[in-house]
Amino acid sequence: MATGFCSSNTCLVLNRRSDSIFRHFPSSYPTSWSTEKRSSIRTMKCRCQSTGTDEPKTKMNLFDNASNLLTNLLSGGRIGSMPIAEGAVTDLFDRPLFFSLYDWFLKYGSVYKLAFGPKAFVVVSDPIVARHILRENAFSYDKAVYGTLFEAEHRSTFYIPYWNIPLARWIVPRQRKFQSDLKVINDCLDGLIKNAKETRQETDVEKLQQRDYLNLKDASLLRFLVDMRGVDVDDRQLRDDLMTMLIAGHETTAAVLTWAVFLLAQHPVKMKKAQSEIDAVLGQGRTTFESLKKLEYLRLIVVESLRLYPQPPLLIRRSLTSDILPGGYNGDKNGYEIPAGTDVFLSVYNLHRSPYFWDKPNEFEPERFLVQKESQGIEGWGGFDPSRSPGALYPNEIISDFAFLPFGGGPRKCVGDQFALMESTIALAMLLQKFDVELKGSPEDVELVTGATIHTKTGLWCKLKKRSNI
Ligand code: HEM
Repeated sequence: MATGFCSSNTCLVLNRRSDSIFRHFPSSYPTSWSTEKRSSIRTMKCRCQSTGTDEPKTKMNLFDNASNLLTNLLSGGRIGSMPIAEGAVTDLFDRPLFFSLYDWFLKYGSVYKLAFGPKAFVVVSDPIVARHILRENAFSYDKAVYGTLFEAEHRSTFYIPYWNIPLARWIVPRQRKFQSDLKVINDCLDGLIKNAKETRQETDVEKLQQRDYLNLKDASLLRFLVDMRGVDVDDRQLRDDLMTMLIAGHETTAAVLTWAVFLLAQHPVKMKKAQSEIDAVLGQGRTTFESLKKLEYLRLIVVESLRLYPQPPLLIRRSLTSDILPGGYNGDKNGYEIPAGTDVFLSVYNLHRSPYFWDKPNEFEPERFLVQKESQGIEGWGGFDPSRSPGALYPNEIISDFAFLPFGGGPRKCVGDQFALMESTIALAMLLQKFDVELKGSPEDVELVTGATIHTKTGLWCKLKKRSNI
């Protein structure tokens, strides 16, 4: 699950963007990079999902100026000496926030302050800084609650904090909608909890673990929690657990499968390669844990999809104490001081597409994970080394030293990562065993992404065709 902004309600326009960023840091390429690589980076045109122009269009109006003044007064002014991306709030409305964050990452570097609207944020796009926040100094940072994220996005980019005004939740339409959406979810979960409690069979964990869930009528995680916790179980606690699992397990896995199919539809050769692997390992049979181990290419497709389209693209933290963030790859060697209460956006999307840590960062190359990579002269980064996590079925943040973070890292890392990865691989194997996926129209038609759904200007974007061997 994800405590970050998910890609819901986002606009995806596959355009070529300019390489202006690379002109900003030409001297910062690692010395070990070959001249060829340096020049390929300089001339590279990213295919990130950006409507990017070289410079953000910044037409600040009176509200923006007042708002930025407020930002500085409230918190931003106290946030260290890092580069600042500032501008008009309206710049953020045209497209999803994390696309703009990518452009500013390329322009301002791995750690910068975002000063739009009434609140300032620190945006981090670097594995060394991510490792500091998520693992090395994890207990100095608090984690935002998933359910509030859309609201958080809105609140971070609105001129005044009107939601603090008494009665606003009843009067303002979007706040009313937020409350009513929450009620629908809560009512549904309360019904499930009531039912599970009425049919409770209290027992201890050991007996529960030995239970034959295949023959249980109502086998669910809720059933397990209620039976284990007994009469005193608190409804609210159960509801929170369920809400976490609901969002954690459903939206994220659906998204990675959607993106995997989207990418395969655009790369028929790679799809055929995956199908050959499935045919050789499974034939027309079902996947087992043993066969999953042999479906290497398919597993890499899943992780490469997560690299290009991490769900969530942002992790959010708030510093509980003052701290010094490392400068990261191209930042200040002395780091950046931040006060307690600073909100940090850790952009997984930027990390995963960083031209400093990945070759051809915007290309779909599942094979990339098979290649060990030295640190390339980047001080403080350990490179990509599978031997750091022996036996791992999938690449992770340890192998990549925090350059690959689809499940976060440190003590608050996703608890469902292995389950989600295996589930996604099996689902993809079952689909490709029987069907080819084909893109309808061109990728440029893809316009809007809503969670796991991809809409296009032309309607349906992808079709399934029964394979000839079926
Ligand atoms: C592809 C699927 C998934 C992705 C990409 C994903 C991603 C993430 C990420 C990035 C975090 C850390 C958020 C942060 O540090 O702020 C997280 C946390 C979490 N995930 Fe997942 N997740 C997935 C599937 C699942 C599944 C299937 C479950 C449960 C069955 C799950 C349960 C959780 C829970 C409970 C947390 C919170 C951990 C904590 O705060 O201590 N996730 N997930």
